Amino acid sequence: MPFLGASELRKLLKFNKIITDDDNNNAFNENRIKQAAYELSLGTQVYRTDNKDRKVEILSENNRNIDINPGQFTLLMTDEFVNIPDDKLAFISIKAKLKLKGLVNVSGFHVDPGFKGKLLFSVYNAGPSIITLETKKAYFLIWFANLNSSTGQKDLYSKNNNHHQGQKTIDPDYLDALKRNDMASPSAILLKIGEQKDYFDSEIRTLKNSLENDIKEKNRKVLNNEFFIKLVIGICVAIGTKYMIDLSITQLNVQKHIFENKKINQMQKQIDSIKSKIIPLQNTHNVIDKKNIKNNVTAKE
Ligand SMILES: Nc1ccn([C@H]2C[C@H](O)[C@@H](COP(=O)(O)OP(=O)(O)OP(=O)(O)O)O2)c(=O)n1
Repeated sequence: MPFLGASELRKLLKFNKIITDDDNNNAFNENRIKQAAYELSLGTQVYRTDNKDRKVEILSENNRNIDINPGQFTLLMTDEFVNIPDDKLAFISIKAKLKLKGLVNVSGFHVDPGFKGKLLFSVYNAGPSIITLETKKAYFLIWFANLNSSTGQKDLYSKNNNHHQGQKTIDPDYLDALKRNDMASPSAILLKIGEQKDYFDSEIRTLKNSLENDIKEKNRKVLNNEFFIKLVIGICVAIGTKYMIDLSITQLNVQKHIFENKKINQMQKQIDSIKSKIIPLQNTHNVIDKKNIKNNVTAKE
């Protein structure tokens, strides 16, 4: 089962409708022959497992690119139809430059004799980075091998016996199994853990800041209260001291008053005693005076 070399391949594809466009015209492009392979390009239909709408996406002139996120599974349909002759078997692959970025070709690697249709590649981004593809760019390779004999009608790939004959759009059947959710992959999980970590770090920072502010506010209030309490104590001490001083002065005044009263009483008593002695003396004096007056009268007479 020898593989076709470049010149045989060129001849085969140029003069037969093996690579065709949507209108069934020969789409062979001389520049797409690479060594013994022919390059096929990405068409307009793709489906990504992390596509929020869960629908096939249509690429166009204005929407040329598709980003395959790490850990995500994607269906990619070729732009070209391939029509495999009865005496050929083809092998397909994605280009090494994509594989080296981590894109794994999950789908099969052969195309049967008699197959007609666009090829549908399922790929998985096992790498750590987003892989971006562009519509109409060559990402796939196909090799043709001669079979020892032509395949008979009953063994040819056909619409009656096979599923993929004539495929030109992504069959919704394939989407159902992929629609569940985002695919989990170590790098995607790592990314999500990182995002969660960033989220929790920022939450912790916010909490820490708010706690620190609370503590500062409480400390400020405690300091204010302390100052207020000290002020009240100071005022109380001052009032108390003044009260004690006033009390002492009042007590002293009372004692002084009592002492003075006592003294006045004593003096009053002394005065009374002197008075009591003066009255008899006055009486005696009066008697003497009366006698003197009488004596004077007598003498005159
Ligand atoms: N990435 C691929 C691989 C294969 N095929 C097409 C070409 C093959 O000739 C055809 C059938 O391949 P398989 O036999 O591997 O697939 P199935 O078993 O699903 O298909 P069927 O039931 O039709 O045999 O699918 C395709 O479109 N895209």
